[in-house]
Amino acid sequence: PAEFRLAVVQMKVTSVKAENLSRARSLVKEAAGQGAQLVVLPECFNSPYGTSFFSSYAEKIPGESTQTLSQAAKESRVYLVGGSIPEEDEGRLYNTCVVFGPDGELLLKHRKIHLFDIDVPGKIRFQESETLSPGNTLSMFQTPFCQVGVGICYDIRFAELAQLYSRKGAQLLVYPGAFNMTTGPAHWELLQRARAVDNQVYVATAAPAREESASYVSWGHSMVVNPWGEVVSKAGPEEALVYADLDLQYLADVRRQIPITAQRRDDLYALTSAPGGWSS
Ligand SMILES: O=C(O)CCC(=O)C(=O)O
Repeated sequence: PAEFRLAVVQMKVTSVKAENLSRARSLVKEAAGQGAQLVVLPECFNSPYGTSFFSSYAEKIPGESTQTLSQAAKESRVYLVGGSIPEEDEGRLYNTCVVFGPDGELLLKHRKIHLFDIDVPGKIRFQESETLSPGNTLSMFQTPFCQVGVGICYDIRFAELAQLYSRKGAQLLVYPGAFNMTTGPAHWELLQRARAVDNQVYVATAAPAREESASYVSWGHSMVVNPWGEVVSKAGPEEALVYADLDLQYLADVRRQIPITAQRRDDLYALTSAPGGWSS
């Protein structure tokens, strides 16, 4: 099919994990009820976002949260990009996105490869690397609609990752993310539109809803951008489901009209991934 419906879930995340899990599950069901075939949850959807929370909310995979995601995908018959959760494996913590298919089977596990370590004086200092370890693989999965490349939040700042996914055939890039009140207004939409127009792909992000009393305040504004670089649907700061009908014929039209893929000067430059850098 040339068209399919995507939903991004900008959900309210609380400090109660069980509440977050049941909320995610019911929002996935609601999205499926509106015809969504691929659903994306936010970064850190089962836990508040912050280095002081990761170790107490962390789980093994499989574990309670990923089992809930698998059930949610299966009962709603959707491809589910399960946002991210703090994952514990052999004494290390990761920020991990797990993807399930409509039968509830695990398709992919992406550990955030670029950790969010920034220091903007007077505004925000955040050091994910104080508690998390980075993943070491690039992650794409296949659906009957299109191929999908996966990154988590800060991963979107790295144009190379999006380029590698796109050259390998991805037509959609999804980034569960949680930008903040400093970098959100400055860069969130710009980065998505940049990744979309550079690679002539759809880009979708899902953020936690804004919660002013949280220690880390999410910017919100989950959105979907088309291969022309236009924002086609967008949430405000509050909890919301955002829908977009992705049209692969439109994507092909854009690529034909502005044929940058065929015009690249491969004789002058190259982009390569490390051998063994791909998860599958
Ligand atoms: O890149 C940014 O400005 C925000 C990134 C972020 O919040 C994250 O990686 O979780």
